[in-house]
Amino acid sequence: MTDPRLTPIPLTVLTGFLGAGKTTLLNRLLRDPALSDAAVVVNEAGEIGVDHLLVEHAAEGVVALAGGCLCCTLRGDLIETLEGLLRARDNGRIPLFSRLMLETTGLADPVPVLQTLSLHPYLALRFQVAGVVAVVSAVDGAATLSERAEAARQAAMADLVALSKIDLASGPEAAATRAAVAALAPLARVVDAATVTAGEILERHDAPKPDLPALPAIHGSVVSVALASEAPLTRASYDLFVELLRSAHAPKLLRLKGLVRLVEEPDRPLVVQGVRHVFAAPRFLDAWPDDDRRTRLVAIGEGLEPDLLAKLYAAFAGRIAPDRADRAAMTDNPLAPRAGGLLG
Ligand SMILES: Nc1nc2c(ncn2[C@@H]2O[C@H](COP(=O)(O)OP(=O)(O)OP(=O)(O)O)[C@@H](O)[C@H]2O)c(=O)[nH]1
Repeated sequence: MTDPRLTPIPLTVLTGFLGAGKTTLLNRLLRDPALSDAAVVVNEAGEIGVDHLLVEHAAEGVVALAGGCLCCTLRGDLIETLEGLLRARDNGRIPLFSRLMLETTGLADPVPVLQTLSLHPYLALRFQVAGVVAVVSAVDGAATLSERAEAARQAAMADLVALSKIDLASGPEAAATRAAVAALAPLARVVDAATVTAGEILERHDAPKPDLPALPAIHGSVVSVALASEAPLTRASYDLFVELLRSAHAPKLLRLKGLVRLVEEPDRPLVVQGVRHVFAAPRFLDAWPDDDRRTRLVAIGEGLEPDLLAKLYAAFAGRIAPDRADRAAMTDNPLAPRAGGLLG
C-alpha cells in the first residue's frame, strides 16, 4: 500500500480582491464535513495579521499564517510555511490533513503562486493544484475588475468564480459584474458564494488558463498600515476614529479590518470590517482568539500615509477613558468621605 503521506495533497487556491469575501466563504466551507481534515494557510499582507484569527476552524484544525509582501510572490514566507506544514504532517506533529486551502492576500497576483506550486521541485511533488477559486463582489465587481490589475488576473486564472454579496447588489450591479467576469474568465464556472457547496469548490478543475507572465509588484502604491495599542479604547473614541478615517481617507482606503479592545467590553474583541466606504455593523467575538489582547487594526489603501494614520489613531488610543477620569475625580475629591466611603 502506498504511504498516504506521499500521495499528492489536493490544494485549492482561494483568491479574490481585498474584502471580496474570501474568509467569509472559507468559514462557511470549513463547517462542511468534506473539509474537516483540511489544513488552511492564510497569506496575509502587512506586519500585523488578523485574517488567520478570523478563520473559524475546528479546534484540531490546522491554520497556518504566511506573512509577506502585499503582492505575495510566494517566494519566501509562503514557501517556508508550506514546507513547514509538510514536515509537521510527515512527522505526525499535526494531523494528516488530506487537503489544503490556501487563501491568498487580496492583492495577490495568482500567477507566481501557481507557477511556484507547479515548478518548485518539492512543493510540486507533494501538492496538486485542484483548482483556483476567485471570489468577486457582485456589488462593485465590474469596477474592481476594470480598475485593479490584481483583481482581473485573479478572475482570469480562476476555474470557478464565486460571486459574493449578491444580497447587497442591485440587479444592474450584479449583471455588470457577471459580464465583466465572463469577459475575463469565459471558461470559469460562476456560482453564488453564499450557496456554493464544498463539493463544488473541491472538485478537480482543469479549465485552461491564460498564459500570463507574472508581474513584479503590481500593487504599486498600495500601502498597508498596522495600528496597535495596549490600552482599551472607549466605544465613543473608536467610533470617532473610524468616522474621521472614513471622511479623511475614504477615496484611498481599500480595506480596514481588525480586532478592537473596548473599555466597555475588554473580554471580547470587536471585529471591524470595512471595504472601501462600506463598513459592516461591528460585531463581538465570544472571546479573544489568542493571548494577544491588544487592539490590532490593518488599513490598506492607495497612497495612505502611515505617519498621518498613526497620529490620528494615537489621538484616540492614547486618550484616558472618561469613566476612569470620573472615578479618579470622585476618589480625589477632598470632600468625599475617605475609608469605607463612597467608593470603598
Ligand atoms: N452581505 C454580505 N456581506 C458579505 C458577503 N461576503 C462577505 N461579506 C462581508 O464583507 C466583508 C469582507 O469579507 P471578508 O470575508 O473578510 O473578505 P476577504 O476577501 O477575506 O478580505 P481580505 O482578506 O481583507 O481581502 C465582511 O464584513 C463580510 O461580512 C456576502 O455574501 N454578503
